[in-house]
Amino acid sequence: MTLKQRLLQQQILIAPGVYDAFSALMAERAGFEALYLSGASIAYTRLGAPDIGLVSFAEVCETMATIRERTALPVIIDADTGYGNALNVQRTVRRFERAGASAIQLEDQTSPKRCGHLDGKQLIGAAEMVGKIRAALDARASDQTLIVARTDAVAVDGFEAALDRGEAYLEAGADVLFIEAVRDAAQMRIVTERFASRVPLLANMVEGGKTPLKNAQELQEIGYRLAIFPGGTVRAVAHALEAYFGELRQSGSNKGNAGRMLDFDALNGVLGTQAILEGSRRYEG
Ligand SMILES: C[C@](O)(C(=O)O)[C@H](CC(=O)O)C(=O)O
Repeated sequence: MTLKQRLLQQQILIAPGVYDAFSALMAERAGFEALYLSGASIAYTRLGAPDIGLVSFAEVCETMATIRERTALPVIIDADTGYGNALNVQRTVRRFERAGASAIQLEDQTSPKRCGHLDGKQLIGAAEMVGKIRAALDARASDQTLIVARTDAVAVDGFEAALDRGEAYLEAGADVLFIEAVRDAAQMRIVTERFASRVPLLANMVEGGKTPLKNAQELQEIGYRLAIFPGGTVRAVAHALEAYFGELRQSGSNKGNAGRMLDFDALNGVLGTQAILEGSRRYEG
């Protein structure tokens, strides 16, 4: 089933944030049906930097291709601003689609963008963003590849302006709508009442961010069709590493870390080592 078909179903789709092939494998193993390749999480893990527009098009594209080597799950990819104007957007869409993206998310911030839950964001004009969405739609090779339109207007121009932008982006042909950083349950309900009958809506669950956290069931009842948990993975990894490094540093051994680790065989199980090695025997001389 394609992501497009899956989003037609009533049951909400949960896409955890991933940032490399390993996190993608772990999410697949946990039973998720789709993945969200988070720009923020690539910045956190690859650059050790915040989500402030430092990650380049090529780094994201390469990450997508690497994930695609290891999983067939649908991937929603965070393309930030599309890395430039409408022409850049077209190149981004073509390359990300070829690298294996099932959905490509574009937002209406100026460049360099910043995390939707940080203060001090700025927007491009709605008309320019409409042009970018149209450029994205024209550039994709398949209409099964979805274009997710995100507006960051709530924090900049207010909630009404965000709804107006949502309307314009929907009219431009966006396949999924993402009103970023809505502030409370009432705003969430207004968004879904206005748009849910016309387009799948994405909810963004950022732990400690501007939007109240809800579980998948609650989001489905409100009317969302897709829920991403983009940064939670790295926050969990950071927590695990803190404990792991703390113990190793303190005791000079991993004895005390045993309960926090997969053992050698379990990790090879995640990686599929045995099957890979067996497969390679076919080519032995
Ligand atoms: C969705 C997001 O764009 C991302 O890069 O994953 C971020 C998430 C985050 O910073 O945790 C966002 O701007 O909401």
